[in-house]
Amino acid sequence: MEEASKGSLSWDKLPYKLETWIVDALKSIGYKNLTPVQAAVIPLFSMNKDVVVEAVTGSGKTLSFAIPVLEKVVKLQESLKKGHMIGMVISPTRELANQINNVFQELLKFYPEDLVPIKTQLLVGSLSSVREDLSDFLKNKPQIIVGTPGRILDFLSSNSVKTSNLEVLVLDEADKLLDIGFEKDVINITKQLPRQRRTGLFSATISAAGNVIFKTGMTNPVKIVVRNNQQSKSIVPTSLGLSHLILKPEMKIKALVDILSKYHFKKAIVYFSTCTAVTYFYAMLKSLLKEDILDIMSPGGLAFFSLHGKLPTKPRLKTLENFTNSVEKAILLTTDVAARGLDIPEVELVIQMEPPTDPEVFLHRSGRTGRADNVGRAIVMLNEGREEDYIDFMKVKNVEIDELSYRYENSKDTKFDEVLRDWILQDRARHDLAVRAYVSFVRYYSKHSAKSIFRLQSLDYVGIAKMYGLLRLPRMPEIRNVDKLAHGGWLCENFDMDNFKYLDDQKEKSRLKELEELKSKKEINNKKELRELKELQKKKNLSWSDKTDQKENKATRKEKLKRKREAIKKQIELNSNENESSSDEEAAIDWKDIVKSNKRSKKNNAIQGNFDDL
Ligand SMILES: Nc1ncnc2c1ncn2[C@@H]1O[C@H](COP(=O)(O)OP(=O)(O)OP(=O)(O)O)[C@@H](O)[C@H]1O
Repeated sequence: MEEASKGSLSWDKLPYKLETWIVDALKSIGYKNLTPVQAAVIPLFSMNKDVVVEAVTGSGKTLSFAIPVLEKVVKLQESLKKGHMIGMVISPTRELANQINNVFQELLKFYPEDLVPIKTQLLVGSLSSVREDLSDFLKNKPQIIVGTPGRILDFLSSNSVKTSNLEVLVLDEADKLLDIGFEKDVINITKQLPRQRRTGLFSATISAAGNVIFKTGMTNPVKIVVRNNQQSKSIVPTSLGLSHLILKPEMKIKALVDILSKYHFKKAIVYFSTCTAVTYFYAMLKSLLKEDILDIMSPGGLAFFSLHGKLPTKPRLKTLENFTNSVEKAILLTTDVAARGLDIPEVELVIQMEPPTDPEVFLHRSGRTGRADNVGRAIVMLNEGREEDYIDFMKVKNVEIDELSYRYENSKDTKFDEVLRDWILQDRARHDLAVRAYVSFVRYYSKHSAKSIFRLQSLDYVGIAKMYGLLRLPRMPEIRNVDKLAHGGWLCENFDMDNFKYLDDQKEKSRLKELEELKSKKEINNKKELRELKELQKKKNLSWSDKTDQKENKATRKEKLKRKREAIKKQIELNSNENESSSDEEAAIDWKDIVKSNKRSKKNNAIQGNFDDL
């Protein structure tokens, strides 16, 4: 691999002449010069070089592959039969694929109408069926395909799709595409493409892909690394300020609301760990907006948006469009589905409620702001205790995260807790969701790759439960021991769960029914238990009385024996008196012998008696 030098120059100064309509498009969009990564990549990738490109977020990598792909199509399409694709761009998310497709469309608006039209097709899951995709493909005959790995692979399995003339393949966010989740699909796609093609891999963190990149079938690729400046090792754009905030978990939502109130921004993105957390906090923040607790109201209004991978594609794309076009101050709550590649103008603030499980993603999330030389701030919240080490951990990776100059001081602090508790108590479904979000967070936490920092054993389970507004810690293996500590897991006093209602009538009815069933089951069980207990007691009593009988027998026997002994004693005394020889030795005659002799005499008397009776 060779290193290419970077530079910045005007479109007309490239070592070869760009298509005039492309230059027109760029100038009309307002891009006077190439960005450094474009200056380094376009000449090489347009000519016959495979490239591996690592350049900071928001540095213009999309155009650095979109222009060469378009140029290839222009050059080849006259000589090709219709229905043969020439370029393919793969992206890890549907949103990003859609965005890349839009970049092509923007440029193609300037494509001369009198030439054979250049078309693109978006291939992402759940937007349309594979069959519909195929019929669109056969009807429109696009030369460029942009999509996500799974759908592209399904699409390629049809015999009607011809790839034999494919000239150029791009993997955007290549490290993600070559990561475990996608690697198999991506490699399978590359196997169906001609070997004699150009391949370009692009990402802000390409080094993370390691040696897997060679599986993509590149030949002697050029590695292009674009840093902020030649001296700096930093892989963070200079226009992007990174800050951290160390706090107790229960303070996180309060701090979030406070920061959103105090900071000036047009658009902000807030990252949560899981889809459930996004759903839950979106509902919470939206309702807090109605209370006098969020001071973030801007004159033009305020809008919250939620986006995560469990939503269907159409609403996902719509949400993103609405957020992008929002004229109100807008806040997008999301997961890592929106971490990479998304280019939304006016995002001036990014907040990560916790660091991502993969350190590379930290840069991608942060990089949704501070793009293309626009100033932006990205804040990451860290839990007090062990997570402070994350700052040094990232420093080793050439990512400096400063301390945020911010102190939580909010006169509405107590009101916040009350409002939050009231909001949860209004509907049991909210608490259910909070519990699910909490559980999924704990699972998420266990997946951190930096295990020495993010240890489940050191997690403040109670603090996090408070952050989620839980009334009681859920029963889960991870928190077995904490459960014992926190008064049976309760985080509030004297709460009657049986009277905690669902707002939804139907749900509440079925809850009450279940509760009744449970109660009567319990009653039956209690009765059964009582019966069993009585029976057991009876058995115990029985054996107890048996024992008493035995005891009694023993006592009577003892008593009888005692009486016998006394009788014998008397007899001995009597005998000695009769014989007029009284000595201790005689008195000490073994009573057993006396008993025996007595018995014998009694026997003899009886025999006698019997004889007398005859
Ligand atoms: N030559 C240029 N002049 C000015 N702005 C440009 C130029 N090229 C691209 N941009 C703008 O830069 C922004 C970022 O571009 P792009 O999305 O391609 O970045 P990226 O490097 O792919 O970032 P990421 O790593 O986050 O995916 C976009 O808003 C784009 O419009």
